[in-house]
Amino acid sequence: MSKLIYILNGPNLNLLGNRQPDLYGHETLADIEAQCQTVAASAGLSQKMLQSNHEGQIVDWIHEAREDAAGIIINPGALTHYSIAVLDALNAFDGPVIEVHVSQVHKREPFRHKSFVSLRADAVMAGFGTHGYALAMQHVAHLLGGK
Ligand SMILES: O=C1C[C@@](O)(C(=O)O)C[C@@H](O)[C@@H]1O
Repeated sequence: MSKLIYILNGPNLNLLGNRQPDLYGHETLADIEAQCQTVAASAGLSQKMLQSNHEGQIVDWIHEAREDAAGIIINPGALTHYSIAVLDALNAFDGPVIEVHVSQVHKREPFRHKSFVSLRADAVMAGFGTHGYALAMQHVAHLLGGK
């Protein structure tokens, strides 16, 4: 059976494609899911794309990932900058974790420069636009020793 990768998205990322397109572009989560699917399939991986506006739901999905996922790609949205609960959940997950931000957070407000999730992430993508997710999938495949 192919290894499963969770692609988790936090608050407001359901609005990708409509929300502040100057910062976040015009592509939707469905577009991103399709791009990641192409990369995952060519690496022999499968994926599960999820989005929630609720911190507890993200924590629950990370717990689920402990049971059935080999890796996690996560854009925690604003939770990045304050959620110790998300960090703690990721610390309880054993596989590779890649943190993704569509925008270049380090060029933005100072409160976006701090990431709790980065304390756990094996790699961080920021400023690659929505393409960052597919690049993250490529890197997960590499870390898992795929094609
Ligand atoms: O919601 C988001 C999106 C974001 O994670 C990004 O993808 O660039 C950056 C965060 O600071 C912000 O709160």
